[in-house]
Amino acid sequence: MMQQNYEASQRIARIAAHLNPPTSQMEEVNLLTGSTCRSKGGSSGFKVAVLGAAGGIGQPLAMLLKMNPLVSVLHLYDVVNTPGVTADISHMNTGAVVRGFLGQQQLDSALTGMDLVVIPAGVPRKPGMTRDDLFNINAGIVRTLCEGVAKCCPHAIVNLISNPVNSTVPIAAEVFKKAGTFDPKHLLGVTTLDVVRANTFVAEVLGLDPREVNVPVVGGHAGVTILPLLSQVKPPCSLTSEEISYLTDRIQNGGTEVVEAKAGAGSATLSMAFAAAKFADSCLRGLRGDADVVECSFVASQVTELPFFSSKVRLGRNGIEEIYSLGPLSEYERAGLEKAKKELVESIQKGIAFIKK
Ligand SMILES: NC(=O)C1=CN([C@@H]2O[C@H](COP(=O)(O)OP(=O)(O)OC[C@H]3O[C@@H](n4cnc5c(N)ncnc54)[C@H](O)[C@@H]3O)[C@@H](O)[C@H]2O)C=CC1
Ligand SMILES: O=C([O-])CC(=O)C(=O)O
Repeated sequence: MMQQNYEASQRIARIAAHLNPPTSQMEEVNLLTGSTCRSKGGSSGFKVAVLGAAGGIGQPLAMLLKMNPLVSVLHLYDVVNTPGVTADISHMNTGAVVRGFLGQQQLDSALTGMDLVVIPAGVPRKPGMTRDDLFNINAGIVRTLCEGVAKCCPHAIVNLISNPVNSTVPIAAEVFKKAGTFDPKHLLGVTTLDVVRANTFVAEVLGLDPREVNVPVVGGHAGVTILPLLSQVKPPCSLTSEEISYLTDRIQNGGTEVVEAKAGAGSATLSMAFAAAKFADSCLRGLRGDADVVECSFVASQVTELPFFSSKVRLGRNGIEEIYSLGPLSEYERAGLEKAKKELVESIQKGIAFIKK
């Protein structure tokens, strides 16, 4: 009886320590609770970190990842507000153990042992801005976070969301090269939202269920670099030239549509969290060994003469297992490809130069 009481009081003390962690001890307390009195997800499944987890994308993304049965451990890192987000999400009775990490001094702990690192850290656009206008702030943030990845989980798969993706992916690659850890199969720029939008808008025009439509979107993730291949829509369909021009324009400007509707309160967060959760799930299913997991992503590539390009990739146990060529393009798409490459080459160079300078 005395022994039972003692064990019960120890359990309660551990829970109380978890609920009121002094900020400076957050990491230790969370590690303690994670290993002793939290849900039992830790033994199988993957360890995933979200960097920028308290943000507009980070919070709903963290929630969706907590709901993913493939995730056994979920680390939430940000420079603000992770104690609240972590406490909130940790009450969901799903399998993943959730731990919060606050501030740069806890970055290493957030990253150590991770299989997948998803990065939505950085500032979003306001009306009138291009994604490239975010470069000056977000380039430095991505560099610091990727230095952490190179040091603490050099074999992790990285899903990079922070804009401008056309430059931040080359920045990440250069950081990893400098650290001697670059594996092109492990670095993926997240362009899934372009595919999600394309599927939705094409389904609207064709009167189909958006879940049944699949539109490859290639190139990059900004304006004319977003190139939907409407000649390759599945299920096969025929679109008029007016429909193609309307859809291409709407898909390329989907982000701006949301930025303007939010009128200064940021850019897409909820649809982006949905897209990022879908993409992360595909990466994890690939790591698990599932067959035929294919997504579009902005990756180091030889599909064109550019060093990075977005196209369909097959995901597997090693990350990117195969990069598919673009397939037959319509004349309209070939012209779009030339425009996309012209802008992409500069954005890629800008990212590389930021680290090499
Ligand atoms: N790839 C894509 O398709 C999309 C990309 N984005 C981009 O995602 C980024 C984030 O967007 P939101 O979540 O809406 O912004 P937000 O401002 O709501 O959240 C960003 C979070 O990053 C955190 N942060 C800032 N510096 C950090 C650092 N050094 N380490 C860790 N965390 C840090 C902030 O504290 C904040 O919680 C933006 O750059 C945005 O342009 C947005 C939508 C789609
Ligand atoms: O438009 C933005 O700034 C955010 C983004 O990348 C998107 O929604 O596609």
